[in-house]
Amino acid sequence: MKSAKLERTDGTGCHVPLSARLRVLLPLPLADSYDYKNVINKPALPPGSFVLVPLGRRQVIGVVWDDAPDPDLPDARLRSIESVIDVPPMTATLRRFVDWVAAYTLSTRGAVLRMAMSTPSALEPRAPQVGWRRAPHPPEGARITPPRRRVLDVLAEGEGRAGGEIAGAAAVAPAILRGMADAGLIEPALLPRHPAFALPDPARSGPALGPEQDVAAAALRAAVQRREFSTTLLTGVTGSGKTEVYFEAVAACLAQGRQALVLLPEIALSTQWLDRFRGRFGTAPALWHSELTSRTRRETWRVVAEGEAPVLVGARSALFLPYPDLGLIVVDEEHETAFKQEEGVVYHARDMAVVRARLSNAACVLASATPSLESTNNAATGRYAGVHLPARHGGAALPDVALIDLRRTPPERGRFLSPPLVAAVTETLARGEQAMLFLNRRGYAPMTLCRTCGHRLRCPNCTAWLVEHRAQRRLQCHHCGHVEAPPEACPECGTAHSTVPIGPGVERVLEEATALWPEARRLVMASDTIPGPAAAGAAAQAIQRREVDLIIGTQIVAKGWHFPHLTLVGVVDADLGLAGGDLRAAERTFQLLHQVAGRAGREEHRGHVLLQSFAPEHAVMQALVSGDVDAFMEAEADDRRPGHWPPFGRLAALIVSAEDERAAERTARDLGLAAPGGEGVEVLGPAPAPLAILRGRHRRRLLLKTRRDIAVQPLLEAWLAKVVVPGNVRVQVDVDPVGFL
Ligand SMILES: Nc1ncnc2c1ncn2[C@@H]1O[C@H](COP(=O)(O)OP(=O)(O)OP(=O)(O)O)[C@@H](O)[C@H]1O
Ligand SMILES: [Zn+2]
Repeated sequence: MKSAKLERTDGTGCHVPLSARLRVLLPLPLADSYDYKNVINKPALPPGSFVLVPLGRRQVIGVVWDDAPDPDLPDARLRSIESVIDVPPMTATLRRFVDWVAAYTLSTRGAVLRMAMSTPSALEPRAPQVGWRRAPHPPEGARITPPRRRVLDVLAEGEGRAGGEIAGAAAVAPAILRGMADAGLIEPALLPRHPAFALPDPARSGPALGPEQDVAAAALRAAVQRREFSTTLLTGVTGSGKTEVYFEAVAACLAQGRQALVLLPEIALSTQWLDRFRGRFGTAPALWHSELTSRTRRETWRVVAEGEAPVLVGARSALFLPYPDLGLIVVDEEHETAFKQEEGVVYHARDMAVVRARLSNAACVLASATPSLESTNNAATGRYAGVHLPARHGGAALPDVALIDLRRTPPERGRFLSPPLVAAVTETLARGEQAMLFLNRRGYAPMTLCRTCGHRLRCPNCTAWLVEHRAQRRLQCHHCGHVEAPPEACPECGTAHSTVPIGPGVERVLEEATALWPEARRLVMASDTIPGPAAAGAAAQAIQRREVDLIIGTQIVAKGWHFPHLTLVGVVDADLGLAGGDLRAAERTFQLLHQVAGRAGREEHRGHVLLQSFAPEHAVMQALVSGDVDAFMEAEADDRRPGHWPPFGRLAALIVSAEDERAAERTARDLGLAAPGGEGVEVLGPAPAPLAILRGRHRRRLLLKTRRDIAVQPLLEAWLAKVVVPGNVRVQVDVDPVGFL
């Protein structure tokens, strides 16, 4: 900047008029946009245009941003735009969204822009498709053989068609087409690009809604039809038909010609959801998640940008796609922590969905049987509208939930299923119904111990035990992915064959189940056994067709599934989520177990749920038995209100990490010394993170806690500006943290 000013007083001045200068934001971790000279297009390119610009010795695609050009920058420093990319410009709504997310999460705008340009190849020119059509003025006297006749008949419509397609339809060899072109009977034609996604039909009739569903659907439809921003919390007991109800909002949005976005926490496993969508709208929606092939990503991005994806279903990153006119955003299972992105730009997709809806004048619907306390509170205070479905669809009863006190009826030594649970599974299987055993832990055993010296096998890179995966004969760290073979001898004391597994994972429950019910057909559902859509679809089908008797699963079985013949759910360790000091431990445990309980008895037979617990008197266990979501959430609110914990106050975490422990320690201490204070502002820490070492980096945490009426961003900015962070230390900002590891 200084040199720019100097040059100017030297008389170098600005010759490129401001009107020919543009600010371009680049998808790189930079907060600012850069000035470029527009020598290509006059008048000026509109903001949002994608442009190729030089940066150092590279070329980068960026987006013309709305920032004002710098009048003091001398011409000599100004470089020219190389070219303009032929895609629809980024809408003002998406540009404001990028700005907003960056400001809220304290990320650079460039890093957020990168999420909105996550598919660079979508910006490359598409090869045009060429086919054939009838020549408008065929030469007189050209020879028309029978094959040629068939080709001309196929092309009678006048529209061009692809060569392969014509040859197939007319049953001719491709050489015939070339001959006909030489004879002037047909000519090359640019083919219209087929829209990748057919228009779902909003007028197709869905299932007849029950009276309560009808009222709820009418409220959501009206919200969409207003064409203005609103947020509605759609709650309802498990199996009440929330999906069918919000499909009506999707239909209303389609009828308006706007796009609808549905965010699902586990899109790759949501095969049943997709079947229902197809049933309702007659066609599949566009999908967006990390497992798409790069070709599909590229096509989908383009098709969305061109406004030809009427409904998109995706994971959180789908919020950053270039919809021209979004009319509805649904966040299903809004309480799920999977909506929080913890790496890079740290953001909560549920909260940002509300922001994107506001910027788009769109309706936002948050759906859950167990809504987060944040959303519950927003509905209670009138910031969100509330719609509730009180009963299961088709008159199905809610399951009855009972506790098994493990202190009174413990499992046999070395076993994990107590006698009452074993008896209940046996009876269920004898009736020909399906049962599910739920344990939110992958692998065989969460810890391995040496019987001789007491040594426990740890990850070399993390503060974490190694988890045994016996089926694959290996030990694995669930934090960094480190894998090693199970040792023959204890690495500490050298005693051979001395290590023993401690505690159960789903594989160990499977082992026990195999011994107890050898004739039952068993299926394990965990992220490593059900890795993607194909496996999930196959599993769901096998269960629906009653080819499975006993399902053993981790949290992936808790979400959204509808298994008509499942009548018993047994929770192997209901206390699992309550350990640790997370402020939301009770809320999360309640949500997860209520959801998994809700898989039982969704059709004609009543469902039963048994929870094995060492603390049956705990408020969470009692709430699960009573099934009273509202009372539980009120008690949670009463716990958090006095201390100004979220949602009655604000939190932001700083996570300091470095390979060198002393460097992390020093920066954490400096941050602690520079911590903001004053009325309604408090800083906790620095303290070693519970995951004190992760991927070889030492970690310290600080937590800023403020009253709700105090914004954390200005405090964080001023705070971070006071501390010099060395290059080998990283400070990650997490506004509204949901994890505290
Ligand atoms: N009006 C209706 N007509 C026919 N079937 C319906 C109707 N409403 C819901 N269903 C069916 O009832 C089952 C439960 O509905 P849905 O999965 O939408 O409930 P949900 O409230 O989302 O449940 P959960 O919160 O447990 O996931 C589904 O199989 C759905 O197709
Ligand atoms: Zn590790």
